[in-house]
Amino acid sequence: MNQQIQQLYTIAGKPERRIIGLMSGTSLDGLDVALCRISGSGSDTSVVLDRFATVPYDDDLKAEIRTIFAKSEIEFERLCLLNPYIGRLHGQMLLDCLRNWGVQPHTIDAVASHGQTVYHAPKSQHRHDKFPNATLQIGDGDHVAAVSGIVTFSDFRQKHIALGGEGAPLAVYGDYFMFSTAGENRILLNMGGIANFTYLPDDQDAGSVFTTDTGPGNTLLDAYARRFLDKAYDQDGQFAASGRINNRLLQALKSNSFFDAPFPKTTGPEVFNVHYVEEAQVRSQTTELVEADLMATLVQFSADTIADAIQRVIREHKTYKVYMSGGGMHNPVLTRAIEERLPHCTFGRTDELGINGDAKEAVLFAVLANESLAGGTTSFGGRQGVPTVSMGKISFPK
Ligand SMILES: Nc1ncnc2c1ncn2[C@@H]1O[C@H](COP(=O)(O)OP(=O)(O)OP(=O)(O)O)[C@@H](O)[C@H]1O
Ligand SMILES: CC(=O)N[C@H]1[C@@H]2OC[C@@H](O2)[C@@H](O)[C@@H]1O[C@H](C)C(=O)O
Repeated sequence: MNQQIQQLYTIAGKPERRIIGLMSGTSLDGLDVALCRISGSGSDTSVVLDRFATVPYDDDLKAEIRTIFAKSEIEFERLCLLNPYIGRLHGQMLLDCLRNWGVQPHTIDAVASHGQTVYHAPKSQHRHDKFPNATLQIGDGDHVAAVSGIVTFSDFRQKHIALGGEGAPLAVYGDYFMFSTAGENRILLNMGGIANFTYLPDDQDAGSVFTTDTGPGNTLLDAYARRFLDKAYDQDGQFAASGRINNRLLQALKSNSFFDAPFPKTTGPEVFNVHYVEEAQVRSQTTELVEADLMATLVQFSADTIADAIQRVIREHKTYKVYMSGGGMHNPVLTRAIEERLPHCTFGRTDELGINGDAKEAVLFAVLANESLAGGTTSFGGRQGVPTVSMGKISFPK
C-alpha cells in the first residue's frame, strides 16, 4: 500500500486527531490558524481548541488579492500566479505558528485549508441559466501540503455544489455537531465580511437546522473605512457612532430580492459592495450624505438585515440565545443595534461554548476534515441547500 494512504488510514482510526483549520475570509485581514484536538465524529464530535492565531496580511498581499477579488473581470495571469503563491504562503504561515507555539509539525495529523475565496457566484446571483452554482477558492492545497509536510484537506466548497448546494454557507455541518444541545434554542451568528447564522432548535432535529447568509456583515463598513478613514476598519464603530442614520438610504439599501429569498441562501461582496451603496444613494437621492451619516446607515443596514433574518425563525413564546462570532462581534455599535432589534433573545459569544469567536470558522474546517477522515455523511433531511455530503480534497506532502 502507498505509505501515505497507510498514514491516512492510521489517522482515521485514531481516538483523537490534531487538526489545524485555516481560514482566510472575505475581510482579507489575515489567515486564521486554529490548532484543534478532535475526537469522535458526527454528533459525537468533541473539539478542544488548543491554540489560535490570526496571521495578519501585509498591505502588499491585501493589494495583490484585491486586484482579483470579487471582480467579474480580472487579469487572468494574476489569478494563476496567486493560486500557488497563497498556497505556499499559507503553508509557511502555519509553520511559523507551530514554531511560535513550540509544536512539532510531525505531531499534526492534518491541515484543513479553506483557501481564499476570490469569486462567489451562486446561480441566484450570476443568473446564467446554463451554468450551475459556482465559487472559487485559491491557495491550492498541494502547495500547503508540500510546504508544511502535513496531509492537507482543501477546496471544501466544490463538493457541496456538486451535490446540489450553493457552496456556502457550510457552517451548519460543524455548528450542529459542536453546538446543538437539548433544551436551548440557539442561533449562532457569525459576522465576518458577510454575516450568517445557524439555527439550532432545542429538539436537536437535524431535519430543521440550517445556516444561511443574511447579507453584509462588515464588508461595506470596511470598504468605507478604507475610503473615509484610510483604515482597515472603523475601530469599535467610533466613526459610525458619530453619525445619524438616514432612513431613506436605509430603505433603498434594504430593497433587494436577496433579503426576501427563502433560507438557506448565500451571497458575497460581488453584490454588496461600494457600487451597490452608490446605486442606492442615487435611488434615494442621498448622494450628498455626510460621511459619518453614511457609515451610521451602513451599520444599521447590516444590523437590520441580520435581525430581520433571525426574526424569521423566532417563534412566539419561545426563548432563543444568540451566540456571536466573527470580527463584527467586536463592533459595539453593530452588536447594540442587533440586540435592540431582537428584544426577545439573549446574547453571548461562542467563547461561552468553548470556542473563541474569532477562531470559529477556522475550527469549522478542521471539523469538516475530521468528518471526511473519520465520520460519515450525516443527513440533514435531504433538504435544498443542505446536501448529505463529505467535503475536502486530499493533498499528500509528496
Ligand atoms: N474592534 C473592532 N471594531 C470594529 N470592527 C472590528 C473590530 N475588530 C474586528 N472588526 C471587524 O471584523 C473584521 C474581521 O472579521 P473576520 O475575521 O471575522 O472576517 P472574515 O473571516 O474575513 O469574513 P467572512 O466570515 O466573511 O469570511 C474586520 O475587517 C472588521 O470589520
Ligand atoms: C464563499 C465564501 O467564502 N463564503 C464565506 C463568507 O464568509 C461568511 C459567509 O460568507 C459564508 O457563506 C462563508 O463562510 C463560512 C465559513 C461558511 O461557509 O459557513
